[in-house]
Amino acid sequence: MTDLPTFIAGLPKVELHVHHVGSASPRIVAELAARHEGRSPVPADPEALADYFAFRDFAHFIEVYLSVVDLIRDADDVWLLTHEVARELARQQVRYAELTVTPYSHVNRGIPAPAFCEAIEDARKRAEADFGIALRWCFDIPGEAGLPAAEQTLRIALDERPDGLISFGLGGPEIGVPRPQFKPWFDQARAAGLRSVPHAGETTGPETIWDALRELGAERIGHGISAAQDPALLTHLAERRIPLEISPTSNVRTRAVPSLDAHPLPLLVEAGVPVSINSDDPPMFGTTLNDEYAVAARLLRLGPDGVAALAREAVAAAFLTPAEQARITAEIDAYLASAAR
Ligand SMILES: O=c1[nH]cnc2c1ncn2[C@@H]1O[C@H](CO)[C@@H](O)[C@H]1O
Repeated sequence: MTDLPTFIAGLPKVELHVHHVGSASPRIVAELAARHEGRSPVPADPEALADYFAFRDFAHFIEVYLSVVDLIRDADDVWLLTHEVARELARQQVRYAELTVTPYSHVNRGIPAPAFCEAIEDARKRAEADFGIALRWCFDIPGEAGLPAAEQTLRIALDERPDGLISFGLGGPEIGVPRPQFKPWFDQARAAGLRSVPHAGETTGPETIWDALRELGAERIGHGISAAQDPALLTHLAERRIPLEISPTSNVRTRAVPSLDAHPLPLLVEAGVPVSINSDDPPMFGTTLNDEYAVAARLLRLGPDGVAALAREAVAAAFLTPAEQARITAEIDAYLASAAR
């Protein structure tokens, strides 16, 4: 048996909670910064960028995140970012990823919705051909922009309806952004066949998760780590098989939890709550999906069998058809068997 990091690197995976702009690598950020001559506070130098991606608190993280969004000025930038994100996911043996994009933020910066959707769709199809990876879109509402953003995000989702669009989310800060107000837009999105995957319980308590479940019809929860504070919620999530999309390093770097050793992942797993392991905004948090699997293996004391089980659990939580799930799960099983020889 190879060492665990090598095993993880070759393990077929899916990723369910990873942000489009949040996945811009230092090379892509530098390329985008160079394209739009230095009016941006985002450093082009990778060293300086690593220091720039250090966050005082969650609000500061969102501020930095939006400064990178500002670098994306036209459809060519959107295409470049999307295709490069797919390349990096495929390098980590990701077969399928549900990428969270925020059309409102880009349309608000002058990229017309049809051009934005055409760019992500063309990059998605090219990535499937170039790298063999299947991408799907979650369109999320940037919560800090409130109900106008909800309206425009839904409009773009329903008017443009790109082929890869499968889900509807809610990101940004939770503090001061109560979930129930977004119910009308989630009702319409779900009525149109989009799956509901809001962030909740990342920087606020279990009641935000209850709201996401009861008011927004959440089928999965982005982060949801504060469920650990509410035994009734843990039981509910476990019994209803409602998965949490866990991104351990993200929670430490945004100061949602004080350290990896304090992360509630072991408690959530112990309570029988389904989880997927994700990277959220990997370059911003100095991590990769493979690194996050290694973190989860350490916190959960897993070997190859346990890590393969985590990968299967993410496949089970993915909005794939049963046949597609079976295909990826069979790949995971075959890989585990070959690694054991
Ligand atoms: O970990 C996260 N939590 C919440 N929002 C996030 C996270 N990572 C990226 N975003 C993104 O922050 C923007 C806010 O306008 C949204 O685009 C949201 O998708």
